[in-house]
Order: sequence, then C-alpha cells, then structure tokens
Amino acid sequence: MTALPALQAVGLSKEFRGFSATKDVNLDIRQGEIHAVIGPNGAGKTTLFNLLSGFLRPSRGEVRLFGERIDTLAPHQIVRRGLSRSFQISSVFSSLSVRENLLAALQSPTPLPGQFWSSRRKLAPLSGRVDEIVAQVGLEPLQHRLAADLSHGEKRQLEIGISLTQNPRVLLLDEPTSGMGSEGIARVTQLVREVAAGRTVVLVEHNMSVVSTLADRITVLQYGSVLASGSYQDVSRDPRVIEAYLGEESE
Ligand SMILES: Nc1ncnc2c1ncn2[C@@H]1O[C@H](COP(=O)(O)OP(=O)(O)OP(=O)(O)O)[C@@H](O)[C@H]1O
Repeated sequence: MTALPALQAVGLSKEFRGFSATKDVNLDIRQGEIHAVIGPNGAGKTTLFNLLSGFLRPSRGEVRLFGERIDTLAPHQIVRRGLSRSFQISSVFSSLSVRENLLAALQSPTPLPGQFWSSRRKLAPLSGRVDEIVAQVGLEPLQHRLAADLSHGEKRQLEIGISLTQNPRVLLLDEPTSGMGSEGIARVTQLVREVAAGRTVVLVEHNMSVVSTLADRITVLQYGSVLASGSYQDVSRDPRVIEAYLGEESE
C-alpha cells in the first residue's frame, strides 16, 4: 500500500489580474522526503509556497495535507494541522533576544487576549522547549543575544527555530541559504538535514549544490507550470531544465 502524500497540490492555479503566477500545478510530496522546488526568477515558487501555506487562496485547484483539504483554511489553522513555513524576508523580532523570539513563537498558538507576554508561571513550562530548540538550531551560545545583533546566517537559523516551535510534520523553507557565505551555507544545509529527521521538508532553493546535497526529489517550475520533477540526476539531465534553469546558472 502506498503511503498518503504528506502534501499535495492538485491543479493549483493562481491568477493576479489575469496573469497566471501558477498554472495547473500538480505536486506530490512524499512523507519524510526533502523536496526542493527550483526554477528561474519569477517562475512562481513563492506564489506556490503562499498557496500551500494558506497565505494566498488559489484561483483553482486544491491543497491537501495528509489527504485533508487545507486550501480553504487560514494560515494559523494550517499551522495547527502540522504545516509551518519560514519566510524569505526575516520574520524575527529584532528587539527581542533569541530566547525571547522562541518564547513568543511558542506561546503564540495559545490565545492570550490583549497580552503579548504571559506570566512567569505560564512561561516556565515553555522554557525547557526553548532549551531544546536553541540547541537544535545551534544557537545555544547566542541565546541571550538580541536578534538585531545576529549575523544573516544566524537569523536564518533562528527562523528555522521559530518554525520548529510548532513541531510541524511538514516544514516549508523559503530560500534558507540565501545571502550566505560558504560557511553559513554548510551550517544551514546540515541544520536542514537534522530538522528533516522524522518530518517532511519542502524548500525553495537557488543554490544547486545545496539542492543536490539535500533533496530526495526536485520539482522544476517555469512560467508557473511544472516543467519536470524527479531526482537531481534525472532533472539535471533533462534538456528542458538545462535550457530553462541550469543553463541560466552556468552562464
Ligand atoms: N501579488 C501579485 N500581484 C501581481 N503579480 C504577482 C503577485 N505576486 C507574484 N506575482 C507575479 O507572479 C510571478 C511569479 O512570482 P513569484 O514571486 O511566485 O516567483 P518566484 O519563482 O518566487 O521568483 P523569485 O525566484 O524571483 O523569488 C512573477 O511574474 C510575479 O511578478
């Protein structure tokens, strides 16, 4: 028996005033895999992520999380069902420390009307979970530092930590290594591998070396449509992909 896909897009289309940013996209993300979505600038990758995580409503088509339709739900309802995402643009609070950012994210699923911070008594049980996450994302030594004072790479580590606070079954990462030097790329690549243990990861990534190292399978988008999908070996040999994307990279 084949396992239910973790995440599925079925005929997913999004139009902005008549312009199709994604066109009839079909996607089957297998449980436990690391799946990369690649494609040239403007191919529709961010739009697809926004559709998968409920930040945009599709013009047509469906999104299913472990078989359950989620495209009619709000982002926070989707998070509760087990899908979290990180953003290309930093979502951390600069004026809070690493620990405080994680605490804020951990308590956010619990509605606390009119109150950003809970009492110490309520926060205490979350402290152990913060310890686990700072260690997991390699920010233990920097946990009391203000987010504003982190390097770009460390901020991306913190963002991944923030996504982990919801303990997602499916994690979407939008360009986790963008703007990093080789050391940061190596650190975040290793981190993605670690956080992928026991969960499904979908990432948008421009760095082909990261994609080839991490991804079990790849979907290539071009002009909003799926151009190819398969293993790195398969898609990197596909002449249409070479022309559309890898050719562009090597230029
Ligand atoms: N809100 C919007 N209104 C109008 N057009 C949009 C909107 N959002 C995206 N688009 C257009 O849809 C197309 C796909 O954009 P999208 O950001 O999804 O591409 P991308 O593959 O993520 O690109 P990049 O790699 O540059 O981030 C682009 O032509 C973009 O201009």
